[in-house]
Amino acid sequence: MAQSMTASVPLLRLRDVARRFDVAGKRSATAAKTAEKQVLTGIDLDLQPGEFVSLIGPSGAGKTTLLRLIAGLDTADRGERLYPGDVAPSMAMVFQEPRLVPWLTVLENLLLVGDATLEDRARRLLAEVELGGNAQSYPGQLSGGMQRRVALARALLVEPQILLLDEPLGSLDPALENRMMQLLGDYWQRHRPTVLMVTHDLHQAARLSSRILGLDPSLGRFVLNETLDPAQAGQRDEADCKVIVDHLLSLFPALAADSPASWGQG
Ligand SMILES: Nc1ncnc2c1ncn2[C@@H]1O[C@H](COP(=O)(O)OP(=O)(O)OP(=O)(O)O)[C@@H](O)[C@H]1O
Repeated sequence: MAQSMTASVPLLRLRDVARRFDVAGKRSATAAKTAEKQVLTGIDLDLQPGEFVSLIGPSGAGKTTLLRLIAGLDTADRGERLYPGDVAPSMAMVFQEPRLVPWLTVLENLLLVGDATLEDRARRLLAEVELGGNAQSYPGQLSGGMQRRVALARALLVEPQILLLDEPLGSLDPALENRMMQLLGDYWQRHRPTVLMVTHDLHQAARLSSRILGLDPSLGRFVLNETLDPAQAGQRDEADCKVIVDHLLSLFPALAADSPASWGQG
């Protein structure tokens, strides 16, 4: 399954990154007690230029937390975030919800992150996400799936070196999910941005990725790091995807249920 990859300088390196949150505990009559939940315990990650990495793990495993730490939207309690190339890479994040400005048109929502000189490119990207005819629509006139595609185009507009995607294909109907996978896969093969995509869906990960990372909720770190042939990423047919999904399930059967049960060996 694993393929050799050319070694290059990672865009981003995490070493022993940990994050815990306060959670409200039971309140007594005299004092409020708080407990802590350790979410990430020791994350090591090298993100190489041009990779498409899928991050899988059950709900609550800490996938969004990790994306937010990478994006600089949150701060780790421990560990290091390093830029081995000495320059912080540019990043854009697509959140689970589209976060569009309702009183701006689709085109204006894109140009929020750039300026008018990017209008031609913004229109091209809208065409790439099959929204060429919706530049002047308002977000409220679009379906949820269309709004997500606007959010994706907006993130792509600034040509980030690292694209962080939080469940970009979640809750879409199967036909649209398939079209979006095709679109994302084609875009990645053409432009080769570095992508880190959170997904619950093993099939999406298998079809799109050049590497799959699995985050174990009980250990708070990766227990799966599978490198796949990058030439096939985004283009894999159903048969190849099934081989990969079966392989992942043979390593961690609990993945099938998306259950919070421990998948690792502890
Ligand atoms: N700001 C916060 N304050 C308190 N707890 C938090 C905070 N952010 C996340 N958590 C907790 O950390 C854990 C991991 O959350 P996170 O959203 O990263 O998981 P996830 O793997 O992305 O889940 P999902 O797949 O459901 O989106 C959860 O138990 C969540 O409740």
